[in-house]
Amino acid sequence: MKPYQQVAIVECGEPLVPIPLDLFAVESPHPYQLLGATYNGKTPYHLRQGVLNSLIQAQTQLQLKHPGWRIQIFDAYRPVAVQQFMVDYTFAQVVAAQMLNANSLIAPQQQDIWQQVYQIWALPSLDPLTPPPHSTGGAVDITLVDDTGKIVNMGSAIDELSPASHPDYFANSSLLTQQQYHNNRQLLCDVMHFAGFARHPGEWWHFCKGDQMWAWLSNNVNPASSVVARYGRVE
Ligand SMILES: C[C@@H](N)C(=O)N[C@H](C)C(=O)O
Ligand SMILES: [Zn+2]
Repeated sequence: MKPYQQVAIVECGEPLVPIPLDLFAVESPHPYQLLGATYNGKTPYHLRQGVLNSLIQAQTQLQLKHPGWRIQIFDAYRPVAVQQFMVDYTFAQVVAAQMLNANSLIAPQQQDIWQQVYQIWALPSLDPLTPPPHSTGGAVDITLVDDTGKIVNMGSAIDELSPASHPDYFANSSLLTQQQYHNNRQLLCDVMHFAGFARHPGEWWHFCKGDQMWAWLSNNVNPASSVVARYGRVE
């Protein structure tokens, strides 16, 4: 269990609403649907109402600094079945990258690979007390596009299983290009913080508001507080 999963959830009942896709840039086709994930009549382009309002606020803040720039949505609502699909898919990817055979892994190899997978993915838990962040409608994976529609270079791809996913990976680089990646990540983080989101400590692209991770991160910033999550899993 990850530490944030111990945070209590007091579900507020706010609806999951469609993201107005004309307001944002959108990764298309959706990356997990492209890999074969099935949504059974649901779509990933949903968020809790309050989270959507905050995402719009973040983009407005971005455009004050950079007119014409937009937030690009990579992923938002994710049913637990899709979380399971992506975890299994990533496990298979790591096995293939290491030229291993999934059917002949010994236990320590399996453990090592699962450990890598769960470094960036949440457990696909069906327990209502420990929902995967995206299954609550309170988490979103995003990047930025500039006023010409070009993706702003963050120095590594979303969902990359590598140290470069760490938000501060380029923070102390002496190379100008890498300093720019860091500045771009910081810009994204600043506008999201402005709108009340928290960033995943290990992923430059993952932001949350109202879920267990957000509450846990808020309490870390201010140890005197005991914020609880207001979003549990939504079906
Ligand atoms: C891996 C990335 N897409 C992601 O969303 N990670 C978080 C931790 C999750 O699985 O909820
Ligand atoms: Zn995410």
